[in-house]
Amino acid sequence: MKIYKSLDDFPVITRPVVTIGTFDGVHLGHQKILKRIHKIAQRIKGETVLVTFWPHPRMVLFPEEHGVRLLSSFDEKCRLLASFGVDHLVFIPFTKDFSEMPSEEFIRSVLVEKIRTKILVIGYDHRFGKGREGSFDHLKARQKDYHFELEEIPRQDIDNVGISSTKIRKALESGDIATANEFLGKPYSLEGVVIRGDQIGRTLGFPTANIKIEESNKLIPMDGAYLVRVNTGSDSYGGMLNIGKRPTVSGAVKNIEVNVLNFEGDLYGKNIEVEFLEFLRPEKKFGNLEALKEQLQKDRQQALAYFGSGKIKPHDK
Ligand SMILES: Cc1cc2nc3c(=O)[nH]c(=O)nc-3n(C[C@H](O)[C@H](O)[C@H](O)COP(=O)(O)O)c2cc1C
Ligand SMILES: Nc1ncnc2c1ncn2[C@@H]1O[C@H](COP(=O)(O)OP(=O)(O)O)[C@@H](O)[C@H]1O
Repeated sequence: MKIYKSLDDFPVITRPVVTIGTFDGVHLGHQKILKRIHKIAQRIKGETVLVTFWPHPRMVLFPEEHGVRLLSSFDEKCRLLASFGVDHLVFIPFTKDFSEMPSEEFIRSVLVEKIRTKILVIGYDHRFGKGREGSFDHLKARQKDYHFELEEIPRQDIDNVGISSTKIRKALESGDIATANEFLGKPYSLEGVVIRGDQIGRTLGFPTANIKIEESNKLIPMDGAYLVRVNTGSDSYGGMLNIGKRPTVSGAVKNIEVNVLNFEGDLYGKNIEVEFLEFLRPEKKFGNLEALKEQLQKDRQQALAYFGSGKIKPHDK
């Protein structure tokens, strides 16, 4: 997959089959569209193009709304889209100025002149351009002038799935990993570098790798303990992860930390990915470290029962 951070770099390609959207999370609904463009491209021996925006339009249009929580960081989105067969991924830098572009101009300058769209595939409810004025009907009316074919993803194909990035965000914020993963079609994940913590973990017999997330807008699931798959790049392990302020040790800031099962070694400075598999329990304040340790032992028993012992197989991506 080729990635373009500006439209200026977009080359002339063979029979572009194009779709547009933010595609945050690349969930099952998005995957349907990606499969559709892939199939059309195979049929007409063309190449697939996804036109997306960065930063997320809501972050630019409503900067006072601090609540935009992303399901996928820039890098995660690139990796996911590549795995679904996108050949060309175009990031249009989303600015206030760009958001003022009338939909007619967007179609002409971006879809027709730059990308030379052969077939455009969009959802029945997709809106684009200034004030969200552009729509499928609008494109249909002007189709002859633009010389591209249009394919609509019908209402039933989108609504029947009942999936939206908003529903996935709500599920994750309430610890409902099962629903989030079902809608995503894969486990929700976080990635980041392992940083130093207070070094209490090792004294409890439960060293924990503290993960620093690079993308500050990435959605962090509800506080609590989870079963996760830990991917170090070369290997995958089962793990138990905690999100929260660690009230037992009077932690001040929210931490994300994972105890990797059947692992010994140094993870400081390494980049790791954690995939959320199950919610274990809410975070609690224990009377003392001994009580916390007892709980962690119980958590470990549950984790071992879930994963079995030893290395586990990485998730099929
Ligand atoms: C699976 C798991 C569950 C945890 N649950 C709690 C909890 O319920 N309450 C709490 O105060 N800390 C909890 N912790 C956090 C511990 O307090 C933490 O691992 C310890 O403070 C070590 O911190 P350090 O990595 O900075 O040394 C949990 C940690 C893990 C790995
Ligand atoms: N099984 C393990 N799970 C997590 N980290 C481990 C494990 N074994 C060793 N480590 C190492 O120990 C560190 C965590 O130890 P800990 O005492 O909790 O210190 P810190 O407070 O700095 O996280 C990890 O960052 C990692 O480098």
